[in-house]
Formats: sequence, structure tokens, C-alpha cells
Amino acid sequence: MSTLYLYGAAGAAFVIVCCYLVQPRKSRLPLPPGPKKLPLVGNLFDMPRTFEWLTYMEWSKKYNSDILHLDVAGTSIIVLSSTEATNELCEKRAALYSDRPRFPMLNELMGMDYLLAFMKYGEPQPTSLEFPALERCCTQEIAGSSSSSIQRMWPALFPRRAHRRLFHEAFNAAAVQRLRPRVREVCRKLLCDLLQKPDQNVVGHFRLMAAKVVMSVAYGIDVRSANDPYVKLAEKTVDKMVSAMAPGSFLVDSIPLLKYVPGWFPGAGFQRQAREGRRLAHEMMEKPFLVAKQQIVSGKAPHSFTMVGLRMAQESENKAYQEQLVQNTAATMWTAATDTTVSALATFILAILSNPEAQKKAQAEIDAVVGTDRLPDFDDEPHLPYVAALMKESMRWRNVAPIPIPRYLSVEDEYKGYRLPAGSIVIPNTWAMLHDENVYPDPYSFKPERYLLDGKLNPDIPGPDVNFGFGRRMCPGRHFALPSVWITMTSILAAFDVSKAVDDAGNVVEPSYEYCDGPIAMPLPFECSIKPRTQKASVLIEASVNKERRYTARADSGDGTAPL
Ligand code: HEM
Repeated sequence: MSTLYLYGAAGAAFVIVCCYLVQPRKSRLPLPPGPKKLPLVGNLFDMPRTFEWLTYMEWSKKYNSDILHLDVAGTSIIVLSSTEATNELCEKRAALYSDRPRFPMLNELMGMDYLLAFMKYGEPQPTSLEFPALERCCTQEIAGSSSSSIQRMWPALFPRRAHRRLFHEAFNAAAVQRLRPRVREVCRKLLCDLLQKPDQNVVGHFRLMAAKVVMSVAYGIDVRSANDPYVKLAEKTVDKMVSAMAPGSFLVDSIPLLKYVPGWFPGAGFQRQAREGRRLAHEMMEKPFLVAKQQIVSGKAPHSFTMVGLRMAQESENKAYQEQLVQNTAATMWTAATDTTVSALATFILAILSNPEAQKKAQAEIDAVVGTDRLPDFDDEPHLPYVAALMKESMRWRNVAPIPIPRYLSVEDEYKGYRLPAGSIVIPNTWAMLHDENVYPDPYSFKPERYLLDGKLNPDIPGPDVNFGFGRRMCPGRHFALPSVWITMTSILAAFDVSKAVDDAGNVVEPSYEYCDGPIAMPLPFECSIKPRTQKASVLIEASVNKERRYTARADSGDGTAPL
């Protein structure tokens, strides 16, 4: 009997050794460094609860590595802290690193999976032969504009791609040129609001402005005040979305089976929150779309993405599906464009409060190039290098998304001799990249000069492009967002002096320069004073609002035949 045991044990040992020897080489590589893991829970108790990018950056320095590994009760997390590592993985190996995590609370319970940003990559695995062949075939079919069942299947097979393509058509670098008059008009209206209501919170003004731009571009809807129901709806929905995105905020994200727990069950409060989130997400998708549709049918609608998209859907064979694509994409614009734009502009105000000299230099440049008889326009941009440097620095100093939406790695990979396990959540830490003292000396100070050499933009200093993410999931709204932020910053600099507020006793109110915790960097409420630089500037602003209104009314053909 004991000999049998001996043979059995020897056999088992042989099998284990063989398995070890024949397993793929990669899986024997070490994991990237990181804080020590406890049995079962791993790094659960090490995980930062707030401003996680700061802790990740500290760890990256402590372990002297731009790639970290964490294990949160069995969930593997990879943190990337350099542009080199992120470019290598998210750009060069985009086929592996473009997926999003499952987000059970956000996608499955709150039903936000119609938003492009949260869609699974869902593309055929590189090993599959049929799918790329099918896709090529579909693309040829579409190019030939003949109808076929494959053509009809194409968007359904590749929903993320279909949404992304529609987005690209509306917001590629050439298409956004058409949107400039609309953006300029809203920007001039913002200047007028700043002039007439200087006591109102500046971030509130930016919020209204961002809502006006995106609702007009996406739906042709005119938002009039900060109390507009659409603005309120967007605020509530984005709040819900942001709270569901915070890592560890809902247990159901770690244990997806919990999604089946009924709402009445003790401790299942998340189900009630999910129901509310789902209601808001649905309203956000439906309400403005239906209003836009009615306006279009009645022939009173201005040109908009929805108008052109619906016209194209009418002509398509798969009308209902195309219409849904347009509806989802318009709602995505609305959610993705507002807080991000407001964050960039609010940070710009804080930045010039922290460095009044920078404001003076930018104003001197604008006065010299644009003069004081008109307000700046998009064509002035190449002639204003200091202003360009100021904008870059503002988007670096406190970047909009210190940690962009994470990626999901579904197969095992290898990098720098480390094993990156299948099923890992991949987090690019853009905060760390933009505050790397080797690239940006004295990274916490606001210094536009770091981007300049002999009065021109220095091509050797990387701009804060990582603000917009990486590879195939990179922000498709960036060609629209950057000029919108630029014209707003430049117009404010041209027309106003921004300074720290002074209280009734004559004391300067110092801003805290602190931010709320969350995926979009939003400053804590702060006060400031915004005053017209001259009487002439006030007159220019008021005159420009009427002029712009006439111009955009002419530019809007309203018949939906113009491109997206
Ligand atoms: C200053 C303004 C903005 C910033 C800093 C910003 C930043 C970002 C970032 C960091 C991502 C994630 C990229 C990644 O995962 O690698 C993203 C995604 C996205 N952004 Fe923006 N964004 C801005 C404005 C806009 C605007 C104006 C729009 C639309 C009009 C927009 C639409 C989107 C969409 C649809 C996605 C999801 C892309 C996907 O998952 O495929 N963004 N943005």
C-alpha cells in the first residue's frame, strides 16, 4: 500500500513539474513591483480612498518603477506612470489594451452602456480569422454602397466602432471648423454674462456656457439659463455616473453576482441608487432627442448633429438601428463634453490667480497681436505663442482627468520582463506623467515659460496631450474641445482682469487651490474678481453678441444637407 502511495506521489510530482515546465514562459515571469500583498485580500487595505493618483505616484517613486502591480482581493490592477509605458501598451499594443472593464454598477445596473466611453472594445480577437475578413468585406460593401445582409450586420457586429466612427465624422479636425461660429457665439455670450453678472460664481458661468455649446451642436437646442431643465438633468446624471466610477464605491463592481440581489434585501441600497441612475440615464438619452426630432419635423430646427444624423438614418436600410446610434452618440457628446470643459476653464482661472504675472504677459501679447479694437478669433491662435503656452501649462498643472477611464486586459501579456496577468484593470496615471520632474522641473508651479524657447513654442517639451488619453480610446472630442477652451481663455484674457477677491474688510481672499475628489478635476468653490480691462472692452463685448447672433443665424442652413 505504502509503495502505491509512493508511486502516486511521484506521479503527481512528475505531472506538476511537467506542467510547470511546459507552461508558457511568460507566466513564470515576476509581477511588476508594488506594495506587499497580504494573503487573500492582497493590497485591499493599502488602497487609497481619495486622490488615488497621488498615492500611485508615490508608490511609483518608492518602487522606482513606471509600472506597478496591485491585487485588490483577487482583482489584478496595473498602474502605468510614464508616457513611455502607456504608449507602448495602450498605443502600440492597442488591440490588447483598448477594452474597458465590465463596470457592473454603471453599465449593467444603471444602463449607461449606451455611452461610447464605457462600451466594451468588442472587436474580434487578433487570433480570429473570420472576423477581420468579415469586417474587410463589410467595409468594401459599404464603400461600394451596395446593400447586403453583411452591410446591415456591420454596425451590430461592431457597435463601439460604429459609434466611434459617427463621433469621428462629427468631430474630426476638418469637421469642427464648421462649428467655430457656434462656439464663438456662445463664448461672446459668456463674456457678456461675466460683464453683467460679475458676482455670480465663475464656474457656474462656465457650466452654462459648456451646456449651451454642446446642446446646440448635438441637438440644436438653445439652453438659456443655468436653471434650464437640461442643465439640471445633465448635472444629476453626471453626478451619478461619477460616483459609480469611483473605484470601490460599490461592492457589486467587485462581486458582480450581487446585481441579482433584490432592492428590498437588507444592505441592497445600491439597487435603489442604480434605479435612480437608470432613470436619469434614460431621460438623458431620450428627452433632448425627442425634442430635437419634433423641431426637425416642424422645420424649425437649426443645423445640428441630430438633424444630419437623422437624415442619414432615413436613407439607410437599417433605419431604427442608425437612429439609435445617433441618439446614443448625441447623449455621449452631452455627458462627455460638459464637466471636462468646465474643469479646464476653472483650472485656468485658478492658474492665473496663482500667477498674476502670467496673465499680464498673455494680455500684453494679445494687445500687441490682436489689438484692442476687436476680440480674439480662432485665426489668431498661431500668432499667440505665450497664450498657447499658458493653456498647455494650465492643462498640465491640474490636469482634467488625473486618471482617465481604465482599460481591461483580457489576455496575459509581458512588459519589461514582468508578467501582466489576464483580467487586469489597467490604469494610466496621467497625473504622474504630467508632474514628472524630469520632464517638467518644479512641476507643481504654474510656469507657462517652460513651453517656450526664444519666444516660440519649444517642440522638445511634450504638451499635455495625455490629457486626452491614448490610442484607440483617445478622446474623439479633442479637436472640438481644444479650440473651445482656447477661444474662451483668450477672450477672457483680452477683455477682463482676473484677480483674487477682496472681502468687505478689504482683505484678499486667498483661494485654497484644492480640488474635489473624483475622475474629473473640479476645484473646490473659490471666489475671484473679474472686471473689464477697459470701458472699450465692455462696449466690444456687448456689440459682439448681437453681431454673432446674426452671423450664426445666416450660417445655419437648417435643411440638414450640410455635413455632420
Ligand atoms: C478639455 C476637454 C476634454 C478632456 C480633457 C477630455 C478627456 C478625455 C479622456 C482622458 C478620455 C479617456 C481616453 C482614454 O480612455 O484613453 C476621453 C474620452 C472621451 N471623450 Fe473626452 N475630453 C474632453 C472633451 C470632450 C468633448 C468636448 C467631447 C465630445 C464632444 C468628448 C468626448 C469623449 C468621448 C466620446 C470619449 C470616449 C472615447 C472612447 O471610449 O472611445 N470629450 N476624453
